[in-house]
Amino acid sequence: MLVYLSRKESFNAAHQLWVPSWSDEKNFEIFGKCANKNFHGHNYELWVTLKGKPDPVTGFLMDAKVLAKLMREKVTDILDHSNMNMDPNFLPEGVLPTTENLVYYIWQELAPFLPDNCQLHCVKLQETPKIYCEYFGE
Ligand SMILES: Nc1nc2c(c(=O)[nH]1)N=C([C@H](O)[C@H](O)COP(=O)(O)OP(=O)(O)OP(=O)(O)O)CN2
Repeated sequence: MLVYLSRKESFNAAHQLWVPSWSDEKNFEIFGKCANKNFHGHNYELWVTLKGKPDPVTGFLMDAKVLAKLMREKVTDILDHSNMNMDPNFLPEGVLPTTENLVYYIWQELAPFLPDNCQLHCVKLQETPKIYCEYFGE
């Protein structure tokens, strides 16, 4: 029996989408108001979905409270109330804090710490009520 377990955590953070080697004009042309030099913030919702076989005794794929603790320790406690361009986090130097880049690097943070009976299926990050990105590990 293969099941999918999802858990949501939240954080809010500031960022700016800006390529330093481009002119101001090009940055504003490509990123619009997301290039605002004084940054801007979002209330992010992070969904993590695991796939696997539940333990026959507990019926758990993974204790959802343990998954929440992992998501907080590895991701949301680090990003919450931060400036994702300037504060230390798991994004490599020079990688812009777009929704696409965040889901990829959040996956890298979580994957090594999951129990043997399950694997990461999807990391989904909702940036605004209208924008979300999903990563399935490919
Ligand atoms: N492919 C991506 N496109 C955009 C991203 C992203 O991460 N990946 N991010 C942004 C900005 O962060 C921007 O701040 C998004 O907010 P907003 O402009 O409010 O966008 P919405 O579409 O949700 O709202 P509208 O008011 O309808 O524009 C932009 N693009």
